[in-house]
Formats: sequence, C-alpha cells, structure tokens
Amino acid sequence: MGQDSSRPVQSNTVTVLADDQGGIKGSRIIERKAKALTNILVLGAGNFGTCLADHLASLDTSCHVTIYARDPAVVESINSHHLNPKYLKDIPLTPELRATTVLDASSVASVSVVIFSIPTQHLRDILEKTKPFITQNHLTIFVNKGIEIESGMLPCDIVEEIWGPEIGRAATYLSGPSFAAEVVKRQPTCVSVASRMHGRALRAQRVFHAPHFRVYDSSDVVGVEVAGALKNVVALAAGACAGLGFQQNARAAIITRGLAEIMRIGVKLGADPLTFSGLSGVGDLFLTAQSEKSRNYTVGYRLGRGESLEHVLATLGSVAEGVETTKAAYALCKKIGVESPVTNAVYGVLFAGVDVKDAVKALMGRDPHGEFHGIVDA
Ligand SMILES: NC(=O)C1=CN([C@@H]2O[C@H](COP(=O)(O)OP(=O)(O)OC[C@H]3O[C@@H](n4cnc5c(N)ncnc54)[C@H](O)[C@@H]3O)[C@@H](O)[C@H]2O)C=CC1
Ligand SMILES: O=C(CO)COP(=O)(O)O
Repeated sequence: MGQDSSRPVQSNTVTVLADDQGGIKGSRIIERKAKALTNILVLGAGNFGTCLADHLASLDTSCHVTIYARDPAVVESINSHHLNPKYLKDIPLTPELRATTVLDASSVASVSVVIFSIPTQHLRDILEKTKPFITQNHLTIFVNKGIEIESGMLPCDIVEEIWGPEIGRAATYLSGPSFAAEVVKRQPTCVSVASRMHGRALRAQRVFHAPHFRVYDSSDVVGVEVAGALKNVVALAAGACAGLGFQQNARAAIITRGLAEIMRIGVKLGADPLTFSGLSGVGDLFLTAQSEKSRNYTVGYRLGRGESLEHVLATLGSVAEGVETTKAAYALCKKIGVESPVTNAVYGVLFAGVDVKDAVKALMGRDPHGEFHGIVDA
C-alpha cells in the first residue's frame, strides 16, 4: 500500500501548503526535541488513538510510535497493511507506525511518552494495568472525554486516585475540537493541553505540535475536563432538537444555554471560567453540537427521529461518551447542588422514558431567570 498523497510525511522545512484535499502539507513550525522525547506508546486503537498515533508517527522518523490494541487482527493489519480494519478503515496509516498486543513492563519502560485513548468508563482498567510500569519520568497524556458513572469522577481525579498524587499530578489532558476523521487528513486543528504541572503541558504541546495541529497549553485541568465531558451531553441535546425538526434558533439556544450549564458545573468544581471560552469549551461545543460527524450529536439526532437508545447504540459502531456521562453528570449535579436543566432533560430522554418533545416543553416552560444565574453569583 503506497502513502496517501494527501498526507505527506513531514520534513524539517517550514513550508505550509494546502494539499488537494484541503489538508495542510508541510512540516513542523516549532522544534520538537526528538531526542529527549524518544519513543511513544499509544494505548487504544479506536478512532482517536489511531489518528493520534498516525499523526505522531508521521512527524519524526527518529521517534518510534507504537499503538497498543487488544485485537490481534488489528495489530496484524496495521503492521502488514498500514490499515486499521475497524476504525478510519479507508485511511492508509504512516508506514512507520507499529502496533502491538503487548502491554507489559518492557513496552512501557522503552518509551518516554504514553498516550491514553481509552473510553472513560474503561479508564480505571488501563490505569490499574499500567500502574506497575508508569514512573514519574513518563510524560502521560489523556485524551478521553467523560465522567465515570460509578464515582462521578473526572479522569484527572481517577488518575490521581489510582496512580497516587505524585505521578498523577504530572499527567496531562488534551482536549478540544478534533474529529479524528479530520485530524487524520491533516485538516487544520487546534486543541488545548492542560496539566497541574505546567511544564508537563508544555512538553505535551511539543510532542503534538505540527503545521496542521496547533496545541495551546493550560493549567486548568478541571476546566478542560469538565468542558470536554459535558459538551457531549449538550451535543446529544442539540442532535435531538435537530432530529425533531427544530431549526437554527433552537440549536443556538441549546448550545448557549448548554455552555452556561457547563460553566455553572465547572465553576462549582473549581474551574477557571475563562477556560470555557477556549478550545476545550466553546470550541469543542461548537464543533460537536452542530455536526453530523459527531457521534453524540448523531445519537441525539436519531433519538429525536424516534429510534430507541438501545438500537442507536447497537448500530453506532463506536463510543458516544455523552450517554454514560449524562448519567454521571445527572448524579453529580444533584450531589454538588448545581442546577442542570439540560443534563436533566437529556437524562430523562435517555434513561427515564421521557419523550423528546416533552423534554423540550419542560425545558422551555421553566420559570424565567437571569442569564448568568449560578455563574456570577456562585
Ligand atoms: N473520535 C474522535 O474524534 C475523538 C475522540 N475523543 C475521545 O477519545 C476517547 C476514545 O474515543 P475513540 O477512539 O473515538 O473511541 P472508539 O470507540 O473509536 O474506540 C475506543 C477504543 O478503545 C478500546 N478499548 C476500550 N476499552 C479498552 C481497554 N480496557 N483496554 C484497551 N483498549 C480499550 C476499544 O477496543 C477501541 O479500540 C473518547 O473518550 C473520546 O471522547 C477525543 C477527541 C476526538
Ligand atoms: O470529541 C470529539 C471532537 O472533538 C468527537 O466527538 P464525538 O465523540 O461526538 O464524535
């Protein structure tokens, strides 16, 4: 299989050109400290793990990138044919990318960067598996978006609970508007990366940065995580409105009121309100809540059209984090005493048999109140 001509391997020049599919062709615009970063392991060979591994493998040939998948058929196909047979199926992957089913002491010890691209409800499992091998020296980067159902915890808190505060605090969290199917085509994309140890966010920024992939650093881990998790709940609501046949006014309303709700929850949990105006906030909300490329929007849309949740999830073929996060966020908001009408409405439709039309009626029929109620007076 030859290299896809729309996705050139990058060299060390600074030329940035549009290719024939509108992707960006060219090379890194900041120096990546390849020698210091050395090898990278990506855990999770779904849509996003595959696209990030492909991205990193294409950046620097002196840096070996390995992707871990549980399915031997996926590993065999990536190694022999440079194709993932399950996700991003038609995209030829960078030939330098290697795949493995092995996750052990030596596979983790031989890399300095470990990227976790595993759905949130399975995060604990992979954290437990890697705990014996991860050290303070590893740069760890989490890209999942969600809240754990059982505990109501954000990924950052689960990481610190399982790995302990010292190693946990050094973890970094990447989030923002980044459909895998576009990143893998080198479409211009901007994201944020946050860490409680800011120097780690700067390191993660250098790992990913490329002409078509721009990374902004942040110290607001909670804000970035709350925004990434809850935009999926709002995307479910926006999709449902579209499925019902509501038009642009309704979409703008649900996105904006959804953002106010995300901010109320985030501020209560200690986030910086400014984060919600950034890439992980408005950026990802805007992307996900208005695009049929979003799995969460699609789930909402199909519910609005009258399909059952069970049927939609059985035929989606990939994770829609917002579904489980809705359950987690519903319980969390009750626990922390934050008003969450959008989350409650989505919860009712997904898990309590409420008809989508009735959920909209209930949302619109609430008593009026101030626009920034619960945020400015929090
Ligand atoms: N697809 C996208 O465009 C983006 C996804 N994300 C986030 O990245 C995370 C992963 O999403 P996708 O890759 O799209 O999901 P996906 O549904 O395409 O793939 C999930 C992958 O995780 C693997 N997996 C599940 N449990 C595992 C475990 N215990 N150990 C090892 N592997 C396991 C599955 O086998 C599958 O390969 C989600 O939290 C998602 O919200 C973030 C940005 C963009
Ligand atoms: O998070 C995403 C883009 O930033 C992907 O959204 P979906 O999970 O809804 O497809």
